[in-house]
Amino acid sequence: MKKAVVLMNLGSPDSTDVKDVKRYLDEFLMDERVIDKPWLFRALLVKGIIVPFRAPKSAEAYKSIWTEKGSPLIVISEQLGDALKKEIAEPVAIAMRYGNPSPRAAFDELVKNNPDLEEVIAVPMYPHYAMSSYETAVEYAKEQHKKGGYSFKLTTIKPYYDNGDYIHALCESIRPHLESEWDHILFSYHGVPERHIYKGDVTGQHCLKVPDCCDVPSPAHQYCYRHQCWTTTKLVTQRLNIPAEKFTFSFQSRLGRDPWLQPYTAQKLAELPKEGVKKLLVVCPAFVSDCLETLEEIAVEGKETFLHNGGERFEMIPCLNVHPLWVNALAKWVGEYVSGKKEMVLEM
Ligand SMILES: C=CC1=C(C)c2cc3[nH]c(cc4nc(cc5[nH]c(cc1n2)c(C)c5CCC(=O)O)C(CCC(=O)O)=C4C)c(C)c3C=C
Ligand SMILES: [Fe+2]
Ligand SMILES: [Fe+2]
Repeated sequence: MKKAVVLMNLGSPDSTDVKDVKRYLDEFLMDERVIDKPWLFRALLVKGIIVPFRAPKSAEAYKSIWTEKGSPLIVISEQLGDALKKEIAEPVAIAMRYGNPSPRAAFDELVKNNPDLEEVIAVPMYPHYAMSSYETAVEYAKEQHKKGGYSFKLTTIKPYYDNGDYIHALCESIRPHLESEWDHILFSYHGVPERHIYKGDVTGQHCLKVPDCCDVPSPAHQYCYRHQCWTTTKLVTQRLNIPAEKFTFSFQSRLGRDPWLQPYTAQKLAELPKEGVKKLLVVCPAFVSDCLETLEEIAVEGKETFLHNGGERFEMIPCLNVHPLWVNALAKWVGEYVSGKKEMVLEM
């Protein structure tokens, strides 16, 4: 049976022109899984306030990280696709939730080159489940698959925040940085509004309600972004023998005034030097590809905050990007599925 792989990432604007950034932010923030407010309220907020005010600033930020080949997130996704093609027999394409290339473009390209295609395995470039990342990417791919009337079946890889191969790749990408001088390591994850965590709690009474909710077993964990981020942090720090007093777990990129998951990264970056942390390592495991949020928000703005508040050394650990162990993990999951193992896939 002929199978293919689509790596699904978030997407970037087509260029750093304000009009392209506006179009991208509009598509992104009008997604009801990102800003989960009634359509009219969302439209007034996004089109009337957020996009006009944010786009010029975002365009400047994108300019500061843009490469000759385009947005780092897209370029790295393409490089990862190319690296994976060398390891597996199945064709590979990339697709973005917002902007280009769209899932339809990826599906059309695969069908054109493989008319006998019977199944596409979608691999979300998100280790953790969140309504605003993993869920929207998967649901959009399903919607586009249905709309396109394709004859192939669509299958999805599950969130892999605790998968041994993913954790191994992440640990080995961090390990060389532990050889430099450091006092503390910050695990900074993209944040989400607390409201999204309550919404995803299938028990209605666990997440952010029970003390130490992320460590207390619950069926809520299947859809709990905080639990999944915390589990990645625990597994990595245990495996790398990093004691509790040497690491911090935090959330970045808050948008708007609603409470988001805490502690906030920016606050921690300002506080840590005052607690005696002078040499800091930072890793962002919610992102598998470097992007605006790692290269600008953390590596530039975050570094400035840390140094301005008394920090002396700030070292950013790159995302997995095209790390050979990450490519191996993806190749292994695809290979296992192709040979009949269903562990890594969601049944749809
Ligand atoms: C890791 C997964 C992500 C989650 C969860 C997520 C939630 C989320 N994001 C916003 C708003 C913005 N995010 C922006 C950029 C951005 N977000 C992610 C990933 C997650 N977002 C990535 C990989 C990127 C970088 C894209 C790139 O091109 O490099 C932006 C745009 C940039 C900016 O203006 O700052 C916005 C806006 C919300 C509101 C949200 C949850 C509700
Ligand atoms: Fe985001
Ligand atoms: Fe939870």
